[in-house]
Amino acid sequence: MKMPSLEDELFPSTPGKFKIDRAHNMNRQFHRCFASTSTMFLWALFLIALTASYLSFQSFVDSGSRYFSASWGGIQWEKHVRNSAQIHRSGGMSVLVTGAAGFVGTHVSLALKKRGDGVVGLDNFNNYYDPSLKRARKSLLNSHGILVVEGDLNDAKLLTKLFDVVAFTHVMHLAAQAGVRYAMENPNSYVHSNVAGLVMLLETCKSANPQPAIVWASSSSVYGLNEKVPFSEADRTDQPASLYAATKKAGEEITHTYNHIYGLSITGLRFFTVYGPWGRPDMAYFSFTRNILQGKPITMYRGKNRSDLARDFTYIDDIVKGCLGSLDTSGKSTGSGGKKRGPAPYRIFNLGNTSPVKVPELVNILERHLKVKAKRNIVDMPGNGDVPFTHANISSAQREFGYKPTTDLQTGLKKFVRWYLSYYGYSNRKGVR
Ligand SMILES: O=C(O)[C@H]1O[C@H](OP(=O)(O)OP(=O)(O)OC[C@H]2O[C@@H](n3ccc(=O)[nH]c3=O)[C@H](O)[C@@H]2O)[C@H](O)[C@@H](O)[C@@H]1O
Repeated sequence: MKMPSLEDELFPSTPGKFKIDRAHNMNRQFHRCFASTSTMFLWALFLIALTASYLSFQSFVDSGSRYFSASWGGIQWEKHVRNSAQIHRSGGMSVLVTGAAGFVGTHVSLALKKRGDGVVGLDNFNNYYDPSLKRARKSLLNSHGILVVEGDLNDAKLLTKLFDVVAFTHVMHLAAQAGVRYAMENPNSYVHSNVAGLVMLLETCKSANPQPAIVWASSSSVYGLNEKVPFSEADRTDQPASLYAATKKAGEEITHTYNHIYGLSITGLRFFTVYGPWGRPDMAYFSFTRNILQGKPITMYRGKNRSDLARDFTYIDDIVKGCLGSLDTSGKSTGSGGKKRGPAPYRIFNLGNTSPVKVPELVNILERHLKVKAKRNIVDMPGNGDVPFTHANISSAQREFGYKPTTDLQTGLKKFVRWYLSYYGYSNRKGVR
């Protein structure tokens, strides 16, 4: 038997086919070779095309997933924003509420929605205090048809987008880094939210067409070391005692500039130690309640010469009435597209209770409502930004929109304690009301 030659190996004969000569074989080899090269080339092209399409598909999927996983953006999201901003009463307003998952923001958003105004919330859900409380407030708002967009004031694209989607008539600006004493720990957060964030919001509002009217939260802390009692809007506010107060005072000056240059209608509200259900865990009435219930001591500060500190504690429902009154009387911004067309209102109001209560009395009331004795630890007020007392003169707000607080500390704390016990699951505990 003939051993297969290399040539035979290369060009195996096909049974039944005639034998080909060497030249023909070479020719065939060439054609085969060429054919296989072009096939390879085609395959290579095919693979390249496949790889390219795979890569572009991947990047589509990537950008798509980024797009869909972002907390804002997209057709469905815009629809939600529009729905939330929908006005359900004649002459109503559509309001962007910043800091909507905050204490005051939640209450104001609900009150606006209940009377038929459109509300879209914005909140960055930072962890200055327990974010789960903010999430719970957000759920409450959602259950009333209010969308809370998760995002930061410093996100220019988000702010612009919101104004592209909705022609907000008003902005209720409550987002801020709050807390007087925390400013020594984290000064940058105050600059980030209360200065840079505010400017970003004003930049967006001044360019919006139509421009919204802006009502925003200043603070009683701007009175700082002012000793003239009660505090009136015309009193000195150039002696802040904390960086927090300084950023709020800066906010008053910054908003004035935007009113002056761009015709934005501005109302600044100086809130006086607001308290109530769904409140802020960093505030004294809240942390005292927590400690008293847990049997832990509370630290009570006292001022010079062992004097008691006092605050014009103001109940949240009264503050909400003040916010709505301010929105209703804000007047219009006059500019459009960044151009001023005429003078616009610039207002500042105290929103307080007009009857300061000493901190030891606050603790007495809590003890009575909780039916638990507090373990008092009394220390001299550290030099950390605190002021000895606050006391609001509210005649301007009274004159302008009939502001009249009606809840005293005893009544307001009772409502707060009832909420606290229910929210934190103490309701069934014996001895605690
Ligand atoms: O009205 C305002 O402008 C400010 O009110 C509060 O600031 P503050 O009045 O200092 O409220 P708390 O922190 O609740 O303090 C209330 C009182 O309790 C005292 N306190 C606070 C904390 C503590 O551990 N012990 C204590 O005795 C404070 O010295 C103060 O006299 C808010 O925290 C600020 O965000 C707000 O801007």
